[in-house]
Amino acid sequence: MLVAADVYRPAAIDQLTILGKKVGVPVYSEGTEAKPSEIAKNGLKEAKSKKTDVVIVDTAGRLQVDKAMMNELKEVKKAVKPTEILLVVDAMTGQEAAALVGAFNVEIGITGAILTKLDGDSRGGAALSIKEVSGKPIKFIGRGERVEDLEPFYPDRMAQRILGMGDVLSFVEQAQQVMNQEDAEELQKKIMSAKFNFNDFLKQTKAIAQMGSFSRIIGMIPGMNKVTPAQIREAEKNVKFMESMINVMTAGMYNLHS
Ligand SMILES: Nc1nc2c(ncn2[C@@H]2O[C@H](COP(=O)(O)OP(=O)(O)OP(=O)(O)O)[C@@H](O)[C@H]2O)c(=O)[nH]1
Repeated sequence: MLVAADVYRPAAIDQLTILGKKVGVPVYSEGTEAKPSEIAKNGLKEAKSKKTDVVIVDTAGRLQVDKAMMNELKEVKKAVKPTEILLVVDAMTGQEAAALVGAFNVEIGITGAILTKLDGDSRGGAALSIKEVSGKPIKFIGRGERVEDLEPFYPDRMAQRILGMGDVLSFVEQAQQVMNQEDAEELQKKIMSAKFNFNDFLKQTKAIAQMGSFSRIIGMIPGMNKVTPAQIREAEKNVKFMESMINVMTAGMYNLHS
């Protein structure tokens, strides 16, 4: 169950409700008038009555650390006694992220961090500092806006990324998820015998799109970290254009070569 305890950002509750619907998880909310610690406590009670295993309480985020927020978080912690307290930090803020994790760890006592926006320009050097500053592990990383883009954190893969060596293991794993071995062999045969048509091309681009955003895929390929975000955006636009062109063709047109 998800519990909406961010009462400050007006859209936060709606955002969580939409997310809950999308992933098929109930969302507990009490609007914006109640106290976050009360909402968290009532949410937990509701979850227990429904025999729910996992409860995630979404609390408010701020760019700056302030005393009132820390006190509020302490109250939430006291009210629900969570097994995990995870701080979400944006990798784009660089070393700021590490300082934030340090401050939260001293004040609240977190159990780990979630490092998001690793699909952006940052290589993720903050990952090193987070562990150094707080001694707390990174448990998940975010590589895009979709639910599937939130992944468990693997230190060795992150080290390769920081060194600019890509992340071939994640790349292979994700490619396997969107395409099975038989399809891949079939495709290889078609390419070898020059029978690869627009239909196959479309299938390929759709499979790649399922692996995540272009920037995320490119970031995993060794040596590709020099491609700029502008170049990626341009490539994405071109692929969409090609897809539309193929979609308006008739079957006879794209089968000309097969
Ligand atoms: N590209 C990218 N966008 C992300 C990632 N994680 C979150 N976002 C986007 O960043 C925006 C803010 O994310 P939220 O989940 O609303 O952030 P939040 O931490 O709940 O915000 P507060 O709690 O109000 O601080 C949304 O548009 C997300 O889709 C990520 O890993 N990569």
